[in-house]
Amino acid sequence: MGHSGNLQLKVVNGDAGYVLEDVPHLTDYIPDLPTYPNPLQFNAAYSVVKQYFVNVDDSVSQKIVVHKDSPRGTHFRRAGPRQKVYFESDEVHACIVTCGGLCPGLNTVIREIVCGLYHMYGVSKILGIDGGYRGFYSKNTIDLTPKVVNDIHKRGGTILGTSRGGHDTSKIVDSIQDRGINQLHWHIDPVIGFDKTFMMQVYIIGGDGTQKGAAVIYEEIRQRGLKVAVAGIPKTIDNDIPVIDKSFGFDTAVEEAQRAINAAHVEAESIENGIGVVKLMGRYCGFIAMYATLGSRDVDCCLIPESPFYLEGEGGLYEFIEKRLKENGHMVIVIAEGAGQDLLAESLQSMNQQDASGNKLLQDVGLWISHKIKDHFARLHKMAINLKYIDPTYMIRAIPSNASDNVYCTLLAQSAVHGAMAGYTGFTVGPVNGRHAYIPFNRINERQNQVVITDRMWARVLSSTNQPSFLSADDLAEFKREKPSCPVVG
Ligand SMILES: Nc1ncnc2c1ncn2[C@@H]1O[C@H](COP(=O)(O)OP(=O)(O)OP(=O)(O)O)[C@@H](O)[C@H]1O
Ligand SMILES: O=P(O)(O)OC[C@H]1O[C@](O)(CO)[C@@H](O)[C@@H]1O
Ligand SMILES: [Mg+2]
Repeated sequence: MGHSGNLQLKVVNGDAGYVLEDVPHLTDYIPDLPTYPNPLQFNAAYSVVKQYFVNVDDSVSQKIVVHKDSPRGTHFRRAGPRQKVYFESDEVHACIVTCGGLCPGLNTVIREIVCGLYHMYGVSKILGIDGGYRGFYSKNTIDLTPKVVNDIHKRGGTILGTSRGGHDTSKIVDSIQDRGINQLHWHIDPVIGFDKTFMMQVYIIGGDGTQKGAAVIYEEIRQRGLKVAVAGIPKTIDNDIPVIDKSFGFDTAVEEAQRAINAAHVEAESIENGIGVVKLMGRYCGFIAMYATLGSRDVDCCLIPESPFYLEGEGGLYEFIEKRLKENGHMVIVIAEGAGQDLLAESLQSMNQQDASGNKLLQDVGLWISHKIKDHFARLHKMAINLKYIDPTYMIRAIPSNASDNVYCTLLAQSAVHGAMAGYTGFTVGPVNGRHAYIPFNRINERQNQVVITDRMWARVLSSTNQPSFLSADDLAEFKREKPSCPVVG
């Protein structure tokens, strides 16, 4: 097997086209680090587990469907506890930060990092950073113990607070370094006598922007040669993080969206020519809209950013609405917030505003499309419609995670803790084909996950709603050429 020596990419090539896209380790830049036996082996709860420690050579395959002659392809290091750890439980300090938009499950992840560190590894010095990245240098911290976090998974939001913008790498790493130095511990080294050590673990929970921020923090820490492990836990209600199977809070969001869709359906079917319009989150991708549509079966039309649509003329949305109302007397439209933005920009003055993190601020497509539909049918005078618009987006985002997301959050948190304790750094954790893995930041940050409208999942939506695809044969051929097949969802 051969290593490629790039600082950013740690790639190992093996037999039969096996590729391991490995994550950095503290020993890559701090040689001769001492190791300690994993305290888990003395943990009564795990004593019965047959093969508790993960073999160092275990990896998770990114490609699950294989052809008999195809190369083995890309793999990631399998997550889980290692026999040896690189941090002493009573010396290490950990801190946790949450950044970006809210998402169900944030508090569960915080809770399980704290409980995992405390109960599995005996780490008790855990700080919560208040209010996102800028909290590192401008806000207070919260001491986190299992008692403090005991009930927080039952609440929505994040007990630590969050923010957009304010990522100042040097200030953040200065603050990490200062905290470490303030908490310095003296210990007796058998060779050099008294030595001062400073060791930390930083757990960063957030979406694509946050993981990009985590990657530059890791790089700076590495440049400064600090014994600080940086672990990212991917968070995004939109499910736009690539490589991992799905993001936490997504299932909860899809489930909660059913309530809005049900309400829209009840309203629509109770009145002549009733139309219910529901807007769901999804800035650049329509996963919530797509899964909520499939989960509901009451939806007549699902509009997502990845699938362009048009309003007027043959095959357009107005024609479809008229047809569906004539057939069924009512209909439900689900629209992702990022859908049809090109149409909005044409008809409204494009504002081109951004939030503090540089994300484009979107216009309200749900409100816009509701007005357009009402105007169209009012102009036609041939059909009186009754349209109700429901925007449940922030209500969905603010609820606590459901049971299955809680289990998922627990696994994410524990995998992150095992990885950091084992000395891995500069990684994001997440399930790849059902197995948790450590994924290098560059793989998470290189692109955003999107619905691939030439994949089967989107076809299932179209066949469930019986809506038009809004694509010409030429468009379809181009899509098939351009878009790579989505490796995960679908
Ligand atoms: N390219 C980047 N480099 C460094 N920091 C970044 C970068 N992009 C975003 N950040 C920082 O990451 C934090 C969160 O980013 P953002 O507001 O885009 O949310 P997010 O993590 O993408 O989550 P979501 O999209 O789910 O809301 C912000 O503090 C922002 O300053
Ligand atoms: O209004 P905010 O908090 O800036 O965030 C809204 C955005 O955040 C997200 O929920 C992603 O976290 C998007 O779906 C949405 O566009
Ligand atoms: Mg984002």
